[in-house]
Amino acid sequence: MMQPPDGAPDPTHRDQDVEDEQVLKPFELLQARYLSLAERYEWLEAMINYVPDYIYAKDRDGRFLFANLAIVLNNGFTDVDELIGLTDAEIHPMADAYKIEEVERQVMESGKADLGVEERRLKGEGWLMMSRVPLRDRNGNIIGVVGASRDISARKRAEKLMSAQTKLLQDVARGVDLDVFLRESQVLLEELLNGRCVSFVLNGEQAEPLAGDILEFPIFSRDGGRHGALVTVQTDGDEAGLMEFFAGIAQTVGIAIDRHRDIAHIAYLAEHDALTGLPNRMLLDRKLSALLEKASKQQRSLAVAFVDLDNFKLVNDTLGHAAGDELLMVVARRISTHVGNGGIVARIGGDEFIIVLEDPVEPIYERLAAVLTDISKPMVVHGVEIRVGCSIGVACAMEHGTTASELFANADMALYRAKEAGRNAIRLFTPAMAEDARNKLIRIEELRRAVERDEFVLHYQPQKEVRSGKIIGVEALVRWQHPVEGLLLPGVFIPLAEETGLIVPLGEIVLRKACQQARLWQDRGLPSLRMGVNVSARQFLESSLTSHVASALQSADLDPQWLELELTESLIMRDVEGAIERMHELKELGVSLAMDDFGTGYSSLSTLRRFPLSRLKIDRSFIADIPEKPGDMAITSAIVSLGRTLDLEVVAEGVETEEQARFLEGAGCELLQGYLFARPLPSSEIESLIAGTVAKAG
Ligand SMILES: Nc1nc2c(ncn2[C@@H]2O[C@@H]3COP(=O)(O)O[C@H]4[C@@H](O)[C@H](n5cnc6c(=O)[nH]c(N)nc65)O[C@@H]4COP(=O)(O)O[C@H]3[C@H]2O)c(=O)[nH]1
Repeated sequence: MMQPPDGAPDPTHRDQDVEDEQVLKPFELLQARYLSLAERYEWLEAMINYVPDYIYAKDRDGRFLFANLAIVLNNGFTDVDELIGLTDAEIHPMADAYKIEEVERQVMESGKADLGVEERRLKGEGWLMMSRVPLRDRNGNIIGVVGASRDISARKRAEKLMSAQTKLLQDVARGVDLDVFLRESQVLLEELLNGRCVSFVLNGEQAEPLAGDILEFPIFSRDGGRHGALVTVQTDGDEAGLMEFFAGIAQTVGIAIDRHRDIAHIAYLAEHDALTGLPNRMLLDRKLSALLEKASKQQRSLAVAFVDLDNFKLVNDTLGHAAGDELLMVVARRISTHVGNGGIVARIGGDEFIIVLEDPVEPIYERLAAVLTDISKPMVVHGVEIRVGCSIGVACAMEHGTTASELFANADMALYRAKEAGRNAIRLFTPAMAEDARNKLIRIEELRRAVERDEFVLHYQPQKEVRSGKIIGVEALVRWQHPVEGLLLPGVFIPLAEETGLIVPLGEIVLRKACQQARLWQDRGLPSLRMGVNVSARQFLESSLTSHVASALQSADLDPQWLELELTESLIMRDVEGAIERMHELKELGVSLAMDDFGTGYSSLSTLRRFPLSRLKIDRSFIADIPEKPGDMAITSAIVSLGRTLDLEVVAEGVETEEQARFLEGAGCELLQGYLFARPLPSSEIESLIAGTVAKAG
């Protein structure tokens, strides 16, 4: 605490005052309470000598009238008297003195204070904040200047450190490349710290040897791990603020490294398949474009192969998605091992892979055949040993396309053909495939128009009852009255209609026409015939099927007992429970149900029992080779007796010869259908046929 000058009363000593007041006279009291001028000067001098700021007063000629101890010592004097009367020119270099005089002259001339100006120190390192005010006499005349300044070096340094920190954070936010960031940060810090050595030693790197004691500030990752350390040499003046600054910079570098890794990870994810780690379509496109350019310049060969797993869906559906994922990873590994560095393997969808083979030494076909064999080897997934086959379609650069998209489209087309060929096959693209694909597109468009314009007619194939010899039913078979090509059979367009979904509106057309025809024959007085209508898989899955059937019956005003829906065995067996539910819905309308193509699926006696069926139709493939194939005869007899056991009527399809008819009659088959009796016929011919049989019977 500051002490009053020697001999001066202590103004804070209040107890003493009270005592004095009692004994001293008023004048003496006054004298004792207020200091003399000399004492006041001494007091002031003592006060300003205690403050660390620099305080001085000068006359109009710039001579020191007064200066506090801080100034005296800073200018190399020991006593204030040595300074009094001197000008700046006598203690500073000319240029500095001129600058000071200039500012002070301006303050004296303008009478305006010059406050808070930041200036570099004239002596030594650092910064001062200067304020100068005019010095006035009692009458207000300016007789000099009073100056006060404060050392703000610490604050200036803190500001510089802070702005360095801010710049680094901004660089992190801008996503500056990590190497650039580290290099620039090091340069910035060394500049800021007057050349002091600072380095970032990241994990796995060797630190450069530094002379002296080392300070290490760990660089942590977001999750608490350690990326490395900020390393610097220890110096004497290392105050707490600077330590905090280093720790802050180390933290910023940690954020920069985390961010850099995040960006790299995001970039990786954007171009790779998360499950297998293989390149995805995006990366493949990029790499393939570069390879194509190289291949065309250097006249090298390049093949693009589409690989699609057969029955992958079955594994997913039966063993679950986790097993499906495991299978994909095994397949990805197997393909990658084969392709090695001589190509690219990418996963582009569920079970679809693309292989790019660059300049293959071995012929492409052989390499892909090896891939196919390897994929098909057994593998254990979730404890179950399974095998998956695959189909491969290939297109070659230059020969089958010059751009990635051309090659992809052509390889895809070849893949389609490989699948058509019965799976586990490899097909090389041929221009004929493109032609077929184009034709298919045209056909689909024509079919769409045909559905809109209703270019379909129904032919009817009679079913003869063995017992009575009468025609008791017909099967409605659709034909397309093509405007150019004439009458087309269903084999040409039904699969396409199935594939495109057009089978749903087409099926509705058939249902309506068939119901109307059945009703018309009844109205014309023909004996009532059961009308069989085929229902395709796609139609059967549509939830609207039941309402479509109900509506067709209603608008034709046909009793439901005369309508029979023919469902194929393979369609029912795809989802037994769902099929049973749908069959009951239909059954409730009053229609009957027949199982078509029986013997080609795998229904067991126990499942058959649960289906609300009225009839089984033996597939014509079993009839075709009677009597040449005794096995087929045995199967046919077995189906007939199965029907009897289950109380189902059995219809044999595709009966072409008398011999077949006799065998079926002998086996106990109730109904026969086939070219032997009639081909599918237009409605008018059916009418004459029935009229003929009725007349014959009469
Ligand atoms: N070789 C030989 N063939 C015979 C004999 N008797 C009949 N056929 C043929 O066998 C097919 C019987 O129909 P499907 O098995 O239901 O097989 C049908 C059916 O699956 C489908 N189809 C026909 N019309 C429709 C329809 O309206 N809707 C749906 N979804 N499919 C239909 O098209 C398939 C083929 O129909 P079509 O070409 O009319 O061929 C008919 C018929 O002409 C014979 O003695 N020998």
